[in-house]
Formats: sequence, C-alpha cells, structure tokens
Amino acid sequence: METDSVKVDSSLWVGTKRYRAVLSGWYFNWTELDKKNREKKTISVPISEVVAVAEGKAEVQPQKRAEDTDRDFTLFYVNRTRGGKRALWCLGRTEFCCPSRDLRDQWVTQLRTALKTHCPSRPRRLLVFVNPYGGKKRAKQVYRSLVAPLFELAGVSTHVVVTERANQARDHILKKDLTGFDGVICVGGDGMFSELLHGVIGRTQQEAGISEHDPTVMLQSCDLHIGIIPAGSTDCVCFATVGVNDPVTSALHIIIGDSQPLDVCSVHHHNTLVRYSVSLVGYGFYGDVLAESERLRWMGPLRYDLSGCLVYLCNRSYEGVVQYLPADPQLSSPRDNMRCLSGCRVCSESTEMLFPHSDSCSSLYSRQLSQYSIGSEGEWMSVEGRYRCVSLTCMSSSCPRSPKGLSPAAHLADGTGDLILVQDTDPLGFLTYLHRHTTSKDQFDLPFVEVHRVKAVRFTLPPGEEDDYHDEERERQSITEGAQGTPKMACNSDVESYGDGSQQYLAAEQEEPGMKDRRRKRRNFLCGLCCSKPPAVSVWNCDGELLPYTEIFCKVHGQLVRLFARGIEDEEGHEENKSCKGRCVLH
Ligand SMILES: Nc1ncnc2c1ncn2[C@@H]1O[C@H](COP(=O)(O)OP(=O)(O)OP(=O)(O)O)[C@@H](O)[C@H]1O
Ligand SMILES: CCCCCCCCCCCCC/C=C/[C@@H](O)[C@H](CO)NC(=O)CCCCC
Ligand SMILES: [Ca+2]
Repeated sequence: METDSVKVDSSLWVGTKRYRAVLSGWYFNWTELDKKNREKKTISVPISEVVAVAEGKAEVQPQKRAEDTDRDFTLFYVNRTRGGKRALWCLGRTEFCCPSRDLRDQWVTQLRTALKTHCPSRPRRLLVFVNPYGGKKRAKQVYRSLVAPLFELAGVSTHVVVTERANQARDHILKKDLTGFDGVICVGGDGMFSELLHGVIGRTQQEAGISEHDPTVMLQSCDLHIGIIPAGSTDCVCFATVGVNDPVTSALHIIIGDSQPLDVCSVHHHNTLVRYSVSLVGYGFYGDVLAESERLRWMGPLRYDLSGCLVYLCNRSYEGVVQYLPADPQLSSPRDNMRCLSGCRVCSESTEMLFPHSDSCSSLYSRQLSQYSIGSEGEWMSVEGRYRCVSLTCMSSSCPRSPKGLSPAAHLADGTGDLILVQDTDPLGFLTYLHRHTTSKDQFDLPFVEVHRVKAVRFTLPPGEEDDYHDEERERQSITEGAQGTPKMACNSDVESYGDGSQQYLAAEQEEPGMKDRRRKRRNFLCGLCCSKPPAVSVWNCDGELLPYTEIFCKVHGQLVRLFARGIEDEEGHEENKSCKGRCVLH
C-alpha cells in the first residue's frame, strides 16, 4: 500500500473482481483490473458523499451489522438513481476485501480521516420534530423506517420530539436550550417547515436584539440549519430545494451536511410582523383555494384538488393596488429561462452583494434602509386593477403538482422574489394559465399575466373600497378562525408570546372589539364564494396559512436561513451518470 498525506493506493477485491483502489484528495476511486492488469472502468465517489465506513461486511440495519470478517470493510455513500425526470438519491453500498487485516485497518483509518478532514461541517447532533398528523399521516413510520437507520449508520445522534400540538416545534426552538444541536429537522409538510422557519428566525433575532416587526431592518442570518424530511401534502419547500420529495434523498443531504441558503419574505401589517414566507404569498385564487381546503383537511392531500376545482368554478377576481420595488434587471429576470440549479451563478453573485465585506456593512445597511423606506417613492412602481390572483414567491415553488412551479426561473438565494399579477380574464384564459403550470409552456406568455422580479411589495385596496373591506375583512377573519377550529389541525397563526414576550406576531386572534359577535354568524365559505353578493376581498395564503389581514407589506430578506440541501442538481449531468447507476464512471 502506497501511503502519503494525500494518496492511498492498493489492490482490493469487490466480489470476484480485482480493483485498484485510490484515495486521493477529495475522491475515493476504484478501477476494475483485468487478468493482465489492464484498467477497465473506474467508479469515483467524492469523500463529501461518503456516508460511513464500517469494518466487516456491514449492513444499514444495526441488528444485521455484526459480521466483522477481518479483511473486509464496507463503504456507504450517496448513489443516484432516477425517479421520473428527477434524480433521487439512495444509499450505495460496496464491500471491499483486502489482502490482509492490516491493510483493511489502514483503509478504514484513512477513509475516516479523510471524512473528518474534508467534511468538518457535517451535523453531529440534530433536533428532530415529527408531525404525526401531516400529509398522509405517515411521518412517524417514514422517520422510523427510512431515516433513523441512516442517521444511526452515519453516527448522527438525535433528539426526537413527536409533536402533540400545532406550534410545539416553533415554541421549542424559540424557548428551549439548543446547545449542542447542529440543526433542526422536521418530518412533515410545508406547515411543519414553517414552524421551524419561524422558530429559527425568531430565536436568531431575539439573540441579536433585532426587532422582527420593523420592515426596514436588516435581519440577522440564521446559523442553525433546517432539514426537511418530506411527509406532507404539498412538500413545496423540499421539492423546490432538493428537486424531489423523497425522505431518503433528504436524509442523505442532511447527513453529508449540504448547505443551501434561502430567501425569506417577511409579511407585515401596519409595521407589525404577521408571518414569514418562502414559497407563496398569494391573494385571490390561491387564498380562496386554501380557505376552502382548510374545511376539507380530513381528505388529506386531495383537499387541494377538490377546493381548486370549486374555487375555479366560482370565477372570482378582486380589486387591488399593488406597489413593488423592482430588483436590478441587469442581474436576472423572471423570463430569462435560467433555472436556479445547484451552484447557481446568479445566487453566488448575489451573496457578495447581500453580504459584502464586513467593513462596508454599515453602508449596505443604510443603503437598504433607504431602499425600503416608505418615502423613497422614486423607485417604487404602482399598478391598480382587478386580479384573478396576485402571487409573490421567493423561489420557483415547484412541487409534484407543478414540477416547474409558480415562477420557473426564480432563484432560491438571490435576495429577490417574483411578483405574478394575473389580471381578470375569461374562465378559459385562467384555466390556460393554471394548466401551463403543469406543462412546458410558458405561463407568463399570456396577455393578462405580468411578472416582475422584486425586493418588496405593498398591497392595498383601491380608494373607496375600505368600507366594504372592513366588513369583509372581519368576516374573513372569522372564517379563517373557523378553519383553524377543524379537528386537530390548528393553524400556525395563533398569538403567543415567546419567552420574554418581546417578539409577538400579529395574528388571527388579535381581534378588534365586536369580533366575537360577528364570529357567531359564521357562514359557509363556498356559499360566500358562489352565491349572493360576491365578496370584495379575498384572503392571503402565506405558505399554506391564511392571513387575517388584506393590506400587507412584504420584504424579501436575501439568504436569511440555510437548509440541509444543495439546490436542484443538473439533470443533464445525471443523464451521463445513468449508465453506472449514478456513480461517476471514468473510462
Ligand atoms: N401534533 C399536532 N397536532 C395538530 N397539528 C399539528 C401537530 N403537529 C404539527 N401540527 C400542525 O399541522 C400543520 C400541517 O402539518 P404539515 O405541514 O406537516 O402537513 P400538511 O399540511 O399535510 O402538508 P403541507 O403543509 O405540505 O401541505 C402544521 O402547520 C403544523 O403546525
Ligand atoms: C388544470 C390543471 C390546474 C393545475 C393547477 C396547478 C397549479 C399549481 C401551482 C402550485 C403552487 C404551489 C405553491 C405552494 C404553496 C405552498 O406554500 C402551500 C403550502 O403547502 N400550498 C398551498 O397553499 C396549496 C395550494 C394548492 C394550489 C392548487
Ligand atoms: Ca429568490
């Protein structure tokens, strides 16, 4: 065996075939040799994608891990397969047989040393929240059978909390001691992710002494990583940041410590924080669909399809004034067909602009303040109209229902969001718009649709609509709350004080005098949509939660949080990998 600080090289057996194995720098390669020692194909695994190195003929399941034949070692690593068009990750496993025990021990030691040296930022201890009621209610099973064995194999220790109520995960992160944890994980859907998002951002701002309510403030970026094991109904955040909603793929991204920054939008009402969003702040169609679907929670993921059809048939549109602060058009555009893939250039270049070297931080801060100050009207654009829907998304928001998403060219970490305005149109036109979310046709190439890349958005009702608005808004609030009252599944938007009570969100139950009386005459939402006088206002859908306010201000915070993910891998790259079941083969 040839050994120096960077290279380990020896002959090994895999089954009946002989290989030349080389550990060099960032890669472990093994090349098949024929009887005349001629090199055939090489399999190459980056050290960053090695999950574990075990002595003997080891298995993933610990109970089967006993066989320690003294010349063998087993390598576990990330392997790529294909799930439809997308790349799924699974666990690769190869048993190597060495000529001697001594050589086996050297290989195991060197590979483990390489792992420690090259992968210092892998999580060692994780706090895991499992929502037993999300999606198809299979989260506990998914975690126990698919994820926990992988964490154990990789030596990641966990503290697991099976939630007993909504907001338990958020409150835990806000209030409990998190010393020693390298990340927080949710096993559930977008709602559970949102709990972690609010907990992590809230806690970081509390510790930094920053008020979350002030929309002009630059929030502190969060160090604690968030991981998502998808087990929900839409799993949009997982799908849009990983490319698939597959628990094993996500578990492997967590284990190898991938890190993907993510833009977050803060939503304010009268200078008070209402909620944070990453995937959708949507008024009109998406708000109405959510409001209706909350009543149908018992149906599970199918609730969105039924409520989507019902709301579509109601043919609603709403008036509004939309003001927006455009992002720099030189950097990117929502219609440039550039997909945000792993290692995205637009996102990397944005990092430098979002976080320039510390000495110029104060000037950036004052620049941002002036950009977002309500007085800098020069840069703001304003449009008024009647809309089928108004949507703001910080990322593509692709999901299994819509594989390219609300805005296919949006970026995960460029500090901007895409504002999509769909003006009132005939039912066929709107159906065409919706249908294009599921095909390769451009959903923005329609005369009644406009899209803008923005940094902030303000939505108000047209002058003169306020009287109607106040009645409708209160009615909506009571409906929102009615939806929250459905069995077990409370919405996130209840008011609670966190720890010292300093950071409190403005939410549904913070009601004005007279609300309780109005709530008594709660009416069926669908009836309100399809019969009698159509409502003048819709409701905002904020990442799957209904907002109790119509007039809102949204600001995008670039790269505010980090996920255990790496963005969507280039699909063409995987086409090449297909021949070797995902591992790179060099000829
Ligand atoms: N033990 C619990 N009982 C009731 N509700 C809970 C519990 N734990 C979490 N929740 C709440 O359930 C809501 C929905 O959960 P989750 O996001 O996991 O599934 P989903 O709604 O089916 O998926 P998606 O959000 O992807 O559509 C979350 O907003 C969360 O706050
Ligand atoms: C004729 C075919 C028509 C098909 C139309 C498909 C349009 C799909 C667009 C998908 C947009 C998803 C945006 C993500 C929203 C999530 O943050 C949120 C929480 O999970 N989900 C919903 O609100 C659930 C919202 C569900 C909307 C349908
Ligand atoms: Ca973005």
